[in-house]
Amino acid sequence: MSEAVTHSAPTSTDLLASLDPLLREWLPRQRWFAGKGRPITGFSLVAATELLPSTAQLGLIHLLVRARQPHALAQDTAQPGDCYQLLIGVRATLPPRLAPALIGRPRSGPLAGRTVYEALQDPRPAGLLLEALRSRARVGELRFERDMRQDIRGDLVPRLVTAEQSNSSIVYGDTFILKLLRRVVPGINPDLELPLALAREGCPRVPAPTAWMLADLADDTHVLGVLQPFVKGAADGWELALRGLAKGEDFRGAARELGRATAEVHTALARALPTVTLGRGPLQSLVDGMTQRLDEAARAVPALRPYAPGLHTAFEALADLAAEGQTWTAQRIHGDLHLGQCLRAPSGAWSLIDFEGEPAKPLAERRLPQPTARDVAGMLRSFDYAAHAQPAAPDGWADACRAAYCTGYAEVSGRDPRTDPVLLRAYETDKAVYEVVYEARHRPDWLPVPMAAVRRLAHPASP
Ligand SMILES: Nc1ncnc2c1ncn2[C@@H]1O[C@H](COP(=O)(O)OP(=O)(O)O)[C@@H](O)[C@H]1O
Ligand SMILES: O=P(O)(O)O[C@H]1O[C@H](CO)[C@@H](O[C@H]2O[C@H](CO)[C@@H](O)[C@H](O)[C@H]2O)[C@H](O)[C@H]1O
Repeated sequence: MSEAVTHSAPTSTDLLASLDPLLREWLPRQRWFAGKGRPITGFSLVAATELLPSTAQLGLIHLLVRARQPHALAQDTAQPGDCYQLLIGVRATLPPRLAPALIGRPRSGPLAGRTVYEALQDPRPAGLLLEALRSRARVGELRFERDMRQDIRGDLVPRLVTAEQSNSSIVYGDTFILKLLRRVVPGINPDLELPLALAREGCPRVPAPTAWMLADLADDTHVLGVLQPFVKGAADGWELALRGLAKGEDFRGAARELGRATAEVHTALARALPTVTLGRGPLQSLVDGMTQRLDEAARAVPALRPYAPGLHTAFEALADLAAEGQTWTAQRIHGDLHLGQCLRAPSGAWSLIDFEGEPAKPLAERRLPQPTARDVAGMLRSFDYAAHAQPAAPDGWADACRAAYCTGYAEVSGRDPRTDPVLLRAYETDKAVYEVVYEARHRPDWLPVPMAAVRRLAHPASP
């Protein structure tokens, strides 16, 4: 594979000009494209690296391109639009097996007359990425790094994961999984930072990064991908909960183990990275954020409006405690925890994955220490979702799982999340409000699920 890492990159605006009309059409159709519903008005090249010369029988170009869009998510107006990572294969013609990967045939520029396609679907370019990681290659601005204590075999067969994802993942011979981040941002991505910190702490609940891929650009280093051991035969917590419900199985044991696993991760993160005490000021900012999200959600989703006053009381109660002088500890957390982010190996051991946080939020915000109750609340919401998604769920199933999860959490951390009901209710409310907006936009049929929680949270039972 040495061919992969010997060609440096002619950064070429001609290259982008030749791809521009094809990408305008192809990019919005990708599941991971974050700017759906807004037209792409143009592209700018952030970096281009030729991993295999585009004139060869098989060419491979690594691209970081910024898609300009009106009202893009990026906060920095000096850099409007999101930056995407693309791996572009170049061939004379595509073999039939690669037909679904087609991007198109550029009419002009350096790629005129050739066929370009999504290279991750092609085993050879996918294999080449593994080899670059194995050999700690440097190509142009791309830097491939690895943990030398973990062995990476060179003969593993790649396959692209076809599940609906926010990013793209390749599994290598059921031994490793490489997650390539699609929307990339400058700075340290928690999806690499936190698993590395947990590995240093010896925490076995998160697969330890084996290798990672970076781009050293003028403004900062960008994390492009992370290779980690593949948990063989694993199923995620969402699948397992639904399967268990369909078969009438008791999920409390699994929920309790999951609570223990969450607490192990939190305890290790608190050891590995700084913790802070949140007093009145920071707590008020947190409450202000929750309040603002609720107000925006109520404007966007009319069904929420009658419950808004009741939901506000959840946030006001938290602000009142802070005003009375209560403080909370904040630390690095998962940031987007739900049953789908938990993998259970055939041995029964749980692993947590996907530490990226909520991708739509700015990186700096995602890396802030927060109360662990936020992750706990995310999981509690998920048990509620599972019970609503399965019509055969017996009464009390979600409550029993929620209780078992908190019990497991307390066994390991020494702190039962239920002993801080005001904080937990505020975070559950914040999450349910987020879910109302998410479901109204993406899955209107699911809106009744978070709405049931909204009704409960707006009128909590008296203690
Ligand atoms: N270490 C792993 N072992 C086995 N499967 C994994 C592993 N990491 C991720 N997966 C699978 O890949 C899917 C996507 O991973 P995730 O990190 O959640 O990506 P995304 O951010 O794109 O959603 C997961 O739902 C899971 O099924
Ligand atoms: O896939 P992401 O991690 O980006 O999360 C988004 O989609 C989730 C649904 O796929 C959504 O999660 C909600 O539905 C889940 C069941 O499908 C449930 O387990 C979660 O508890 C619930 O929040 C998530 O909110 C959204 O950000």
